[in-house]
Amino acid sequence: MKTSIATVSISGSLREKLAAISKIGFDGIEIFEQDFIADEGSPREIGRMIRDHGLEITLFQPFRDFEGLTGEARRRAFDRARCKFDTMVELGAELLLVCSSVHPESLGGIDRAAQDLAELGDIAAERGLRVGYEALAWGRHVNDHRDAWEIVRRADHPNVGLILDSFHTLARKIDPNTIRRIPGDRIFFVQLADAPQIEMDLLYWSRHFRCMPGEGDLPVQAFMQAVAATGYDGPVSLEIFNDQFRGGRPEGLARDGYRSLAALMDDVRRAEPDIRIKVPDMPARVAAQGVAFIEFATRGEEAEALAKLLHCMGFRHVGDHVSKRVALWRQGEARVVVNAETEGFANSAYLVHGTTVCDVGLSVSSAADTVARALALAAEPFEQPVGPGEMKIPAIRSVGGSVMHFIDQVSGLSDVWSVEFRGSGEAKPGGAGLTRIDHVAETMNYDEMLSWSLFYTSIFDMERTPMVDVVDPDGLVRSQAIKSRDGRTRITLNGAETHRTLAGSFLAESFGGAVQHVAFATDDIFATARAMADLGFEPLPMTVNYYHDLRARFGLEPSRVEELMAFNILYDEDADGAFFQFYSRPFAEGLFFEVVQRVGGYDGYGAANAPFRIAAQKRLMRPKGVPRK
Ligand SMILES: O=C(O)c1ccc(O)c(O)c1
Ligand SMILES: [Mg+2]
Repeated sequence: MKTSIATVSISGSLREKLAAISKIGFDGIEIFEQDFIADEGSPREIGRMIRDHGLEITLFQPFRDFEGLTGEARRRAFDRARCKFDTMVELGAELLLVCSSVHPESLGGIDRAAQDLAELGDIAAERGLRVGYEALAWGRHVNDHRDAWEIVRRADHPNVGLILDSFHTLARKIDPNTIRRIPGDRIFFVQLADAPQIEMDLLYWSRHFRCMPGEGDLPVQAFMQAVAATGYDGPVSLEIFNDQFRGGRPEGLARDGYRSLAALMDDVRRAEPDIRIKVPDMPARVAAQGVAFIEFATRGEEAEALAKLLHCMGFRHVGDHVSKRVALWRQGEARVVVNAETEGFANSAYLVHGTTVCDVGLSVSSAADTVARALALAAEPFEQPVGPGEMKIPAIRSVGGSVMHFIDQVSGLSDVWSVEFRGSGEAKPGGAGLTRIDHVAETMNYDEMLSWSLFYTSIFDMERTPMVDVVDPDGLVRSQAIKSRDGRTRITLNGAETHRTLAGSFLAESFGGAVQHVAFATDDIFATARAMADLGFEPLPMTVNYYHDLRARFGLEPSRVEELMAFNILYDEDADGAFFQFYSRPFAEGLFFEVVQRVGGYDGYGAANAPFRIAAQKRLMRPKGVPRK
C-alpha cells in the first residue's frame, strides 16, 4: 500500500509539513500548488527536498478550468498546462490532477471534454507525464465520477485516467458501488476525505469541513471497498481541507491522518479480502470490557481530601502497593488507585497538572493485541521501569499525556491487584452500593475532540454517539460519548472553546486535557445516596427551581420530586428508560465524581441537566487567584 497525503491537509510551512509527514511514515505527498508557490526553493530544489524526506510526489494539483473551452480561452488553457508540465518535470512529479471546470464559458459535452483530455494526454506523454481527471461535486458540467469516467473512457488515452475523491462522490450521495464497474487500471489516483453530515453548500462544506476518514459521517469505507474491488493498487491519499486543521499542530495532524488511513485500510482488507492493495496486518479492533481502574496522582492536603471523599462515597482502602506509596480503594468492581509517589510518571503528572487522573485502566480481551494495534496506528508507547514485585502491564499514552493501561485475563494481568498490593484487595461489605465505573469524562480543547474520538474508535471496538451541546453559563461545551457496543465501556469527551466555562477553566488550571470526572454506577441511587449521607458525603446542591421544572417536564409525582430533591438527585428520561444522577462537590482543580443509575435502555448522560449541574459547581469553585495549598 502506498500511503499519501495532500500538503493542504497539514498546517505549517511546506518544510514543516514535510517533516511531519515523513516522520510519521507516509510514502508520498500530493503537492498542492499553493504550498509549492509559497516556498522560496526552485522546483528542482523543492523536488529534491521532498525526496530527501523519503517522500515521493504522488500528485501535483490542482489544474483548474481546463476542459470545454473554445478559441483563445482553449489555447490559453493548453499553454497553462504546458507551463505546469514543465514545472512538474523539474519537481519530479509525474501525475497532474485536472479537476472538472467551473469556468463560466466552459461548454458541456462528454466528447468535447474527452477530446480536450486526449490532446492533453499527448502533450503529457511527450514529457513522460500523466493526467488524472476528477469530478468536483460543484463542477459546472461534470460533477459525478460516472461522467468523469465516461469522459476518460472516451478520451481513450493511456496517459489519461480517472481520479476519484470520496468527498465528491459521497457528498452528492452517489452510490459508491458504481465505482466497482470501472477498470482498476484506469483509476490513476484515489483521494480520501470524510466530513460531518451537515446540510450546506457543497463547495463550502468541502473547503472547510472535511476531516480524516472515520472522523466524520460519510461512508468512506464503502467507497474505499468499491475502489479496492476494481483491482486499483495505486496511492491512497488523504485530501483534507479543514479550517480547524489549518491552525493545528503539523505532527498531530500527520499522526491522525496516518492513523485514520491505516485503520480504514485495515477495515477494507477485512471486508474485501481479495483486494490487490497490500495492507499491513494488525490485530482487529479490540473489545473494551470496562474501565478497570482510575489512578490519581496526588499528595498533601489534596490527597487527604480525596481519601476522605472516597471514604464518604463508600469506598474502602483495601490494599497498599508492595513497594510504592500507592493505595488501592475499592467498591464493587470500581477500583480507584491513589498514587502519592514522588518519582516516576505519577509524580511528573502531579507536577504538571496538580491532583490529576494520571492513568486509566481498561479491561480488554487481549492487552497484547490492544497495544500491537495501537502502535500500528501510531499511538505513543508508554513504558516505565518495572519495580520489585511489579507486573509488566502494557500501556500507551492517552489524552493530555496521561497513560492508559490494559488489563486482560488471558495473560493473567487481572491478577495485578493480588500480586502488586498487600491487603485483601477484596471489596468489603458495607459500602454505598457502587458497582462499577459507568463512565470517565475527559475534558479537552474543542479542537482536540476529533483526534481523541479517532483514537478510541480506531483502536477499540467502540462507536461514537452524536455530539451534544452543553450550555455552560460562560460558553458552550461540546460533548461526545464513545462507547463499546455493550455499553460497558463509556468515555465522554468534552471540548471547551473558552477558558471561562467550567471545562475550560479546568483545562487552564490543570494545564491541558485530562479526566475531569468519573461516574460510578449504582443499582439503587436512593439507597446509595442515603448510605453516602450517613458516611458524611456532601452532594452538589441543586436548586429548588430545578425540581419545580422536573415536575413540570416529566409530570413526576410530587412525592417523587421531594425524594429526588432531598438527595440532590437529578433526573432525565427518554423513550428507552430513565436516568438518575448526583454529583460530588468539586475538589482539587475542578475534578468531581458522579453517581448514576440507568433504568431500562437509557443510554445517555443526562445532557439536559448539565447546565444546572455546571451552574451549581461554579457557585462552589475556589475563587480565581487563590493559590493551591
Ligand atoms: O476545492 C477545490 O477546488 C478542490 C481542488 C482539488 C481537489 O482535488 C478537490 O477535491 C477540491
Ligand atoms: Mg480531490
